[in-house]
Amino acid sequence: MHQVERAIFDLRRGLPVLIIAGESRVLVQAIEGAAEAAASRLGELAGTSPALVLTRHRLAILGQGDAGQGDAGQGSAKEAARLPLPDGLASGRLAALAFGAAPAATLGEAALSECRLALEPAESADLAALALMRRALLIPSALVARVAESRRASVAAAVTDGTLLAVEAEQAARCLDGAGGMLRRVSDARIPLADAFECRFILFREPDGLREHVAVVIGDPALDAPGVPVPLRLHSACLTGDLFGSLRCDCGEQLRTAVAEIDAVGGGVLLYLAQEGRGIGLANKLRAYTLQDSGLDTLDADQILGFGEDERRYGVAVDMLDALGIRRVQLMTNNPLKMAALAEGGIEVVERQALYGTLNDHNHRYLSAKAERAGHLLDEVFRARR
Ligand SMILES: Nc1nc2c(ncn2[C@@H]2O[C@H](COP(=O)(O)OP(=O)(O)OP(=O)(O)O)[C@@H](O)[C@H]2O)c(=O)[nH]1
Ligand SMILES: [Zn+2]
Repeated sequence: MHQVERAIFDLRRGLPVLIIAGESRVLVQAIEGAAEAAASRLGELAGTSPALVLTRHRLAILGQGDAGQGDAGQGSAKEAARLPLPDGLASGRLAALAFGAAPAATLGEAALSECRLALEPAESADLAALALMRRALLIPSALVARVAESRRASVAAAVTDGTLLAVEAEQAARCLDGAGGMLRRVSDARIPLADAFECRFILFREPDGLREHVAVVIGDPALDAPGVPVPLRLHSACLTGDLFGSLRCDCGEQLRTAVAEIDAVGGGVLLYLAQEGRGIGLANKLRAYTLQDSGLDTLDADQILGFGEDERRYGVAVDMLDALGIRRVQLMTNNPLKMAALAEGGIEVVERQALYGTLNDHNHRYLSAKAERAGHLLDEVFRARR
């Protein structure tokens, strides 16, 4: 599996990697930051014309609901499609296609409709490439080029001499699944907090070494007492809100309120999860904020970038609870997906407790979109404002 982690680092540095899917060999590179000549260089290396792989979320933005279904009718085609690139497409236009806010205005409706006609079903290497981009917290789109027969030997030589990394598509595609039960407890320390004096921070590391999550044990909860539900907050990281008190969201306030309330009831646990920006990463969240400044809501902005409504997965949270011996919880959240994810992981959610921040002019639209479009239980917040 360690080839996959190495590939993620190479992709983040803007280098190509080779994906092996059965007999097929595909060179892949991140679209994000791709220099002017990146696509043609990749094509030269592979000996074939490059293509762009796009997620179904992005395809919908390009006006393609049924992406690349073609004659293949594969399940994969629904998730993503491959767009063969016209020769000499400048990088600005590549970016416009992959994650631009107004592709029709930038490229022209005629060019866009040609693109739609050219779409092909995504193959397993393409889907693997998208999984790698997501895990790497890059824009979920990839430049890809199938390696021609005539280039197989030179590409294989680059793999052998270590200048090019090769990964199996099947392994790469699984990089988002996590590795259940493999989370490592690494270190811990006592940290008195302003809102809760008795706290212990326990750091967990994912087996691929890419993400770390912290369990904050507050007070002295009876973690493994059978039947007693533990007060629990699952908190997704938000650098801007948690650390700087950004007014664009309510995260910082929720974080501090959760710590204080858990302490007030005698103790419990807060899991601080490395899921910045609902799992899309800080770089993409900042991009999404800029898109929101031009009028989009939080969900539409993520979709422009090629992401779904919520990219978070909660397997690591379940693993941390298992490691702490917690089976029944009283969950502080307004998000039904968190409750469902815990239940699916075998954790009994005995009760839900709402957790609100303050509504202001900057976070109003964000919170309404969560309530109206993502099913968050925020009625009280808006009722209080009326
Ligand atoms: N993509 C994106 N992420 C955002 C935006 N605003 C806040 N976030 C992220 O959304 C997540 C919010 O986390 P939480 O407060 O734990 O989760 P929640 O889904 O709001 O659910 P509860 O707070 O438990 O009700 C954090 O990862 C933030 O970084 C935004 O506009 N776009
Ligand atoms: Zn936030």
